[in-house]
Order: sequence, then structure tokens, then C-alpha cells
Amino acid sequence: MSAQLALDAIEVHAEGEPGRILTSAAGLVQGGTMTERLRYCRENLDWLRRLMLHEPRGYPGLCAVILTAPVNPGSDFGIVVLEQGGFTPMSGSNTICAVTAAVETGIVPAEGPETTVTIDTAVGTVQAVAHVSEGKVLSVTVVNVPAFVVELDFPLEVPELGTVPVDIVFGGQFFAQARVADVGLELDPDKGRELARAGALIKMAALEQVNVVHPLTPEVSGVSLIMLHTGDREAGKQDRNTVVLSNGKLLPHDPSTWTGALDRSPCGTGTSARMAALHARGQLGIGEDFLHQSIIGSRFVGRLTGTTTVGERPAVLPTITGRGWVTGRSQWLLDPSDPFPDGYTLGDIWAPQGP
Ligand SMILES: O=C(O)[C@H]1NCC[C@@H]1O
Repeated sequence: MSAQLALDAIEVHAEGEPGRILTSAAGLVQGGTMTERLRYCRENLDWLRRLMLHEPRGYPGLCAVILTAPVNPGSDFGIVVLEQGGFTPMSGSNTICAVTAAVETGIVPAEGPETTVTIDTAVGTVQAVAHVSEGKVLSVTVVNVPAFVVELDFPLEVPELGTVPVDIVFGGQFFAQARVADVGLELDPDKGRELARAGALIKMAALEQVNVVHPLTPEVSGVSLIMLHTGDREAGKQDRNTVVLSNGKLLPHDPSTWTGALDRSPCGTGTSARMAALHARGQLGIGEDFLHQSIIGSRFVGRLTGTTTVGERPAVLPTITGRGWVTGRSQWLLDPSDPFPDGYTLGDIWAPQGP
């Protein structure tokens, strides 16, 4: 067995959403700040993203995280998130996976029933509290970066779907969020393919019609994920949602490329962004729990703990609580004679990847 590359990983899922935590890939990433590291990954390490997420080592629903050294004194580590649509600065489910892996394997020593983990990301430093019992992480509360509304009910012209009102919101990534009824669908797991297609159609339209740039981190721009949710929240009720992650290049003039995969979790960044929209509409107060259910019935509990500003924009301070489970430990090898040094995709289960 010869290998030109060997990467250690801890396989985890957070409320159903898989996250492969790469614990020995930090040496591949250059940059003195997390923003520089995110940019370096986008410009130089897309082969690594494809190697890990595509076949034969990955699958369409998989995300991964590179654990890096911290950049701020006092932080435990940094993260760069690998998704099927590209590298992203922040992810709720992947942060829960990273914290669960780090505490359960001793990368960050458990310091009692509430162990605080401080994590550097390209959109700011976040804290997470691991709720620990006898070495097991029972749940993780992520104190996410501030979330804010860019525009509510933006009338997006979507091919095949017509005009769809979407909220353009930020919760660690930029989202377009729409009511699932407005695209003629229900949150039925058996309709996963149609939901993924609707989300990809909305993303294609958002990429063309919506220009968004993070006020403090210009490297973070453009709508990256689409949420379809059940609708306006009524007090005492849970909302349900699904988030569509594009898993190919969305080519403007090739509708066959417009598809994706559904987040199996309720999506932490999406829940944060949705809470910002609900707060802006007067439907979610500070300190009130927001139970968010995924397409497979798993749950995050969100909560707003206060308000702030991001640049000129009013923003809210979201927390997300969810559970992660370690499913395996792995070492991923690349043999120098492997004919697929950055993996491959096939049109039976993957979107076309484009040129
Ligand atoms: O929880 C989240 O924020 C996400 N889950 C996969 C895609 C998003 O990053």
C-alpha cells in the first residue's frame, strides 16, 4: 500500500447531516487569517474538496471540515467547511460535528459538563458549548455569528416556477429562503428530488438576480444555499424546512445541471438566518425558543440572545443546539497510481459538473 496522501478523519453526523472532520489536513492550508485560509482553499484546494466529497470516498450528501490551528489567542481551532457547492466559512451542522469529534476524541479536553470550545471562522470567532456526560457529548450549543436580513420577500423570477418571494438572509452563509407552498411542493421526504430541483432553480435565479456581499468580509458573497420552509411561524408551533445544497456547477443555459442534495439536518446557518427574518417580521422574540425540524424529522433548537449590528445592518445573535454522533474513524489514502486523483462523479446520482 503506497500513498502520496493520507488524511485522518473522524466521521460524524449532526441530526442526520454527515460531516467528515479532517484532523490532519491543516498543513495543506496556508494563510495567517481564516479569511486568507478560506481564499487559499478556494483557489488551491478544490482538488481536496472533490477528493473527499466525490466518489469513491464521498457521496452527494456529504460535507467535510478542515480543522486548522487557531488564529486568535484563546481559540481552540479554526474551521474551513467543504460543501458540495464549494468551500464555505461557517456551518451549523459541521460545527456541531467538529465539536463533538474534538471533545469525544480529546482534541479539546472535556472540562466538565459544559465545555466551551472557541472556533475561528472566516466570518468571525464563534463559541460552542459541548454538554458532556461521562466523555460523551450529549448536545452542542453553537453561539453563531450575527445573522441579518438583506431583503424580505424579494420577488425572484425563477425558471419553471414563476415569481417566488424569497427572504435574502445571512446566518453564516447567504440564503434565499422561500415558503415551500410557493414552489408548489410539500416537505415530503419522498419528494426529495423535486425539492432539490426547486432549490437549484431558485439558486440559479438568485445567482443571476441577487448581489449580496458580507459588509465586513467581502470574500463572503452570493447566495450559497436555498431553504424551503413550511411558512410563517405561529407561536407554540414548530417550523419545518429543507435546505438545498447544489452538488454540481449550475450552468445558466443548461437546466440539466440544476439539481442538488437536501440537508439532512435542520441546517444551523439556515436556522440562524430564518430566525433573523422571523425577528424582523416581529414573529420571534429575543430569548424565545425556535424548534426547527428537518426533512427527516431531526431537530435543532434555535434561540436569539440579543441584537447587534453588522456594518450598518441590524443583526441578531443566534444560538443553535443540536446533537452529533461519531460514526467512525477513517484514514483516507490517495495512491499515486489512482487514476482518479480528485475523485469523480457520475450522472446517475450526481448533477453534471460542467466544464
Ligand atoms: O447546518 C448548516 O449550517 C449546514 N448543514 C449543511 C449545509 C450547511 O452548512
